[in-house]
Amino acid sequence: MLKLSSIFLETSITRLVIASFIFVLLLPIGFFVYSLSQNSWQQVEHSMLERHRLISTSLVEPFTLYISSKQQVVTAIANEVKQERGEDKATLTDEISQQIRHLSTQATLDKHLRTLGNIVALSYTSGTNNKLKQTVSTNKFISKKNWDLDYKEANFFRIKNNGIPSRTDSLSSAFISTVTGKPVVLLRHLIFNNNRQLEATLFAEISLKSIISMCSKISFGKTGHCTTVDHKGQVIAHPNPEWVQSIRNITHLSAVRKMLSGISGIDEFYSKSFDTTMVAGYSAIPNLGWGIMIPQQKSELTSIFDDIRNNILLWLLFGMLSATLIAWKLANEITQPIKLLMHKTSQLAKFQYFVDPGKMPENSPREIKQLWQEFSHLFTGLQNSHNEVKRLNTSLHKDIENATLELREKNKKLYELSTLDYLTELPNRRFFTNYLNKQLVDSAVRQIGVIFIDVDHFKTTNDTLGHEVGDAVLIHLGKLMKSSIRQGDLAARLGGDEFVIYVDEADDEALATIAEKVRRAAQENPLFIKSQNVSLSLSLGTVSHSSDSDVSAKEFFSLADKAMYVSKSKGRNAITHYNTDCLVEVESMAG
Ligand SMILES: Nc1nc2c(ncn2[C@@H]2O[C@H](COP(=O)(O)OP(=O)(O)OP(=O)(O)O)[C@@H](O)[C@H]2O)c(=O)[nH]1
Repeated sequence: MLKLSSIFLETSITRLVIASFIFVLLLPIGFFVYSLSQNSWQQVEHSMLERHRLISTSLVEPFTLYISSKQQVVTAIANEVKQERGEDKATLTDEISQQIRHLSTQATLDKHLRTLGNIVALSYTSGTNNKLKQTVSTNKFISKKNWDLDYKEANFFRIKNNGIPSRTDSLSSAFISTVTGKPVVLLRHLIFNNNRQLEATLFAEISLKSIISMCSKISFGKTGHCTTVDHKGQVIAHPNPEWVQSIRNITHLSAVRKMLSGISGIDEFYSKSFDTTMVAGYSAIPNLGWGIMIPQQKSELTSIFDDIRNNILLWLLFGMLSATLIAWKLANEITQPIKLLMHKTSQLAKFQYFVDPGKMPENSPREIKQLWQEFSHLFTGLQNSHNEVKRLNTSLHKDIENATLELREKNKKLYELSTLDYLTELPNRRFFTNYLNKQLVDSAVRQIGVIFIDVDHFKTTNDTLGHEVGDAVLIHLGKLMKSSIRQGDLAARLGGDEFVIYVDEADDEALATIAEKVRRAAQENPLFIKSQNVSLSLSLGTVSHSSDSDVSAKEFFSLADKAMYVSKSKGRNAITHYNTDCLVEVESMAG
């Protein structure tokens, strides 16, 4: 049970709904079919047989009436004959009068016979069976043998009226009439004299044609029919004319025996003639000793039940198919929007925020509509959040970009501040030292040089013209230096009034030329400031360096510095070259 429920729960909603539908449908129908198979067959069979019995019962009265009407007729004829003959008073010795009586009786009987359709012969006999006096009959074919067998010896049944046996009337078993050659029963009416002694008997051969006709009207299904038997269990009415004609005795059937005992009911028996089991409803006609049976082949009833059962199974199948179809449709109504939501959710999971939940599916269950609504809100919320995040991201990106730019600018500024001289905007000492060190390493196959420059008597300029003019002089000098050097060379301010120039790819001659160019530029370009010319004079020291000597920037500097001091000591406005080959060789270019 647990396993079953887990299978149900793990399966899809569609299967679950279909299974529920079939389960709900099958349970009551299963019960219905089960109880039908258990009880209904007996009930159906019983009610059907009850119907058979009722049909047989409905024939009891007409049959009884038929015979009682004949009784009345025969009684009336008997009374008429009795009156005509007046035998109480007459003497039988008078032959002529006997002859007259005979003729008169014959005429009366003939007269009545002509008017009575269902009485085929009338016979009158005076005296008792043991002591017959005179016999008159309309039956011209009757022989002594027939008379003895059918009239005298016949097995008579005393007709009853409300259960009380009649004193006068009896009914014989069926036999073949010599008049019609058809089955008849004999109604025997005893005629008593005033002393209540049997005086004569009136016999009437009653045709069974009407009984057969009434019985033949009962026909239903394929095998349902009516059978009527006399008090000896002989067939007097049956759909098979042979049975009637041969007056077949069927007392071997239990139902017939029960009827002859005055019992009515329903029964089942095996019929040799049909070679099948028959079921029958039967009714006794106690007043006549007869029985009416309505039999039918059991297989026919069973087939009715089988038809009902097949119909039920067919409807069950149809119901199951319909239920499956309806359940499938219903399940789709439920699952379709869920599947759609799942699809959209998976799109969301893949960060496809542009997904639109779309229009709510119509005819969906209320809960699904609510779910859809909540999902729509969720979608909208997520989309808004996503848009907000996107907007924030963009603005953050811009902020970061701006901050980075600002930082870069500041870094550049810082770098410049750390590497440039604030006044002349020439590279400062630190930058120049690093640069020179780098060039010294890279100059393995080149000759490079440095020019050390110091302004002459700058203190005096400061002191006499002011610090501001001194600054302007320094700026002016920086510009002159920049314009004097070649591309690839680098001028820098070391601090105070000291400057330096790195000369790339320089032999001693080129170095001297550049140094001279700078010295001359300063000399020939005084600074005009505050309505006066401020003349400039420089002391320079140069040094060159070839690849074979290993020297640091600091040492290289100090050599140029030394050369510059030589220029100072020589009276300033001069250039001194420090030659490594001949240690110190001072040379003044100034004239
Ligand atoms: N205006 C100005 N003066 C500075 C600056 N830095 C240093 N000085 C001054 O520059 C002067 C340098 O003088 P010195 O080089 O020692 O002497 P000098 O007068 O040039 O004499 P000699 O070099 O021997 O020719 C000092 O008086 C410093 O105060 C600066 O940035 N601006």
